[in-house]
Amino acid sequence: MGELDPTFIQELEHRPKPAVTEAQGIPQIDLSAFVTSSPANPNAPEIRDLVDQIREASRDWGFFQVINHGVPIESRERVFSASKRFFDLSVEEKRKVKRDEVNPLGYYDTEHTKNVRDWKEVFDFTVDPPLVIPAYESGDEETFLEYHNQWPQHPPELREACEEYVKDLKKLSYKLLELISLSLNLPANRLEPFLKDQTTFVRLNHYSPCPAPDLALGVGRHKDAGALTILAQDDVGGLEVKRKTDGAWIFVKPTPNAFIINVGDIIQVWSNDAYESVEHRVRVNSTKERFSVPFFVNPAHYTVVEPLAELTNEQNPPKYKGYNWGKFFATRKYSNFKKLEVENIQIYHFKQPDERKIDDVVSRVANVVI
Ligand SMILES: O=C(O)CCC(=O)C(=O)O
Ligand SMILES: [Fe+2]
Repeated sequence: MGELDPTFIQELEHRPKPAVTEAQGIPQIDLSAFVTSSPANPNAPEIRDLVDQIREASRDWGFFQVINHGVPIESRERVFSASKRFFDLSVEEKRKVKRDEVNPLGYYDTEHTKNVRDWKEVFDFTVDPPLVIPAYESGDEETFLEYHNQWPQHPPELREACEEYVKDLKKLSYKLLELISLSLNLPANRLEPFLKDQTTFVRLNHYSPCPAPDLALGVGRHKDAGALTILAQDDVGGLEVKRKTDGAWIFVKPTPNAFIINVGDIIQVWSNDAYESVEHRVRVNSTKERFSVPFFVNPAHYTVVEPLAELTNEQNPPKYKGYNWGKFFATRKYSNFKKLEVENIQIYHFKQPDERKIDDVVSRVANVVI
């Protein structure tokens, strides 16, 4: 692609500015105190300190990086090298495992965020196959479809590398949810039951060099729709986070072997807006390809997502009506697949009428991807 296909071109106001703002950056949190002492004593001073850091980062940024997280470096490197070998294959070969309008799992290079095409190709797989979600727009509440991972023949090591990685990342996701529960003054295991029959999935992202990085984005601005995202990125960099204080796009400088964590829409709803799912996007560049691997932590399809009863009261009534995660997920999966004329489904649509009025001005413009 020498000339940029017009489907990739962002509106003027969303194009990345040539200057990158690194600023102070998102907080970095050392998890060693929590990783080594399991189950952790929430009253131990080092755990209280860690929980305070998680609370501040989730509240002020919606994003943080973790180091000393317990995931072996080899596990992550195996996934990155198998991912590179997969994306190096010809498009014909990759399309042998392509996703389509029905099965959301597999390879594709046509994702749209906010109706503009992303400069990327991806491979999605679920962590607990089969993935069970309602049939899209069947109009029938009872119809569910089961999707299986589509593993490619080449490279042969991709499947095992990914399955081993999932085991490590699941452990990390449980630890992070414990810390987030404690940070909301809830018992450590409060969120764990939501991970029974989880619809968590992993995405291998590949951003190839782009001839016009000032016009396109690897992923357009969006919020993550699930509970939590645990992202591994290589050393090229490209992720930018919208700083809550002033709306500036802040470049997330790659830290070797760290994971970038962000609170998704579901935690925003569970916490009744104490924490906010923050917009982010990915810039591309004209010389280097980039790889990243987000692990999207999602609950079971039958989960009704609503503010947790312990976090609401008369003074702080629930800001959202409950919504069914499976239907939300299926709708979003379908609408990201191709350009649609309608607005994507968002948690905004489930805000209580009064809250919705207040938020009208601020959040109408936000978009969410899964
Ligand atoms: O590649 C990245 O750094 C982030 C990707 C992302 O935000 C997403 O896939 O939701
Ligand atoms: Fe994202």
